[in-house]
Amino acid sequence: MTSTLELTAVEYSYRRDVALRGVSLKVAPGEVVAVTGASGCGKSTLLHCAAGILTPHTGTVALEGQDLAALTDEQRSRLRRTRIGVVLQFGQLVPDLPLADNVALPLLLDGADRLTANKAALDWLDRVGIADEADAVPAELSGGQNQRAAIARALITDPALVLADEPTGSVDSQAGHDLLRVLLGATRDRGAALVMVTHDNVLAASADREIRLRDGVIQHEVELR
Ligand SMILES: Nc1ncnc2c1ncn2[C@@H]1O[C@H](COP(=O)(O)OP(=O)(O)OP(=O)(O)O)[C@@H](O)[C@H]1O
Repeated sequence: MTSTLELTAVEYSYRRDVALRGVSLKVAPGEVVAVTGASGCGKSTLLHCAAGILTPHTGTVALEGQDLAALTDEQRSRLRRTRIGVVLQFGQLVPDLPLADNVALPLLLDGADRLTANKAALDWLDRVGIADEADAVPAELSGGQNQRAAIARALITDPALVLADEPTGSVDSQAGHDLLRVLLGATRDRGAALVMVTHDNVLAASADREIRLRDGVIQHEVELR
């Protein structure tokens, strides 16, 4: 079976810091993987390499068998737009746009007509429990509501892979627990694979597998299911 995500011997350095020193990782379709480890061990860099935002200096990243480095910039952006959904710590919604437009954006960028995109956005807002907030802009809502919209926006294109960087990091523990339920429910429901970076042991325990990084290498892996 082709892995949804496959990293092979990935190395990445910033100007001064070596962030990843040869990380290999396969994520199966529908699998939920938690990436944990102390601050600065390379978790976000790993996620950014997986998303095609950073290009590894050595090693390869393949999405559904397709080596990202073998694509043109345009092909890579299209693949990222359609096959990968990203949820970051602070949602990263467009501040001036109502939630419904924020969530519809990936479909509109991919050429969907406005009516179809709006309908799908409203369905997704309903699914993540914030249908009543469709017309509000991000500043009018709580961190948890914004994160729900970010989850809806990440899932609306039916991606094969969802990448989440501290998705519950900006909200309190009860809201974080609810958000995790929404994120896991939505990804499992769609059969997408999920790779989430987290400091939170409760979050990590909900995954199928935990990958612990230390100083840019995988220190150990634990099968949880
Ligand atoms: N934009 C950057 N420029 C320079 N160095 C960076 C940059 N981003 C990360 N680093 C360095 O790379 C290493 C790995 O950082 P990374 O953010 O991937 O770790 P992390 O495990 O996600 O940390 P945290 O849990 O604190 O977010 C660290 O030494 C960090 O200082």
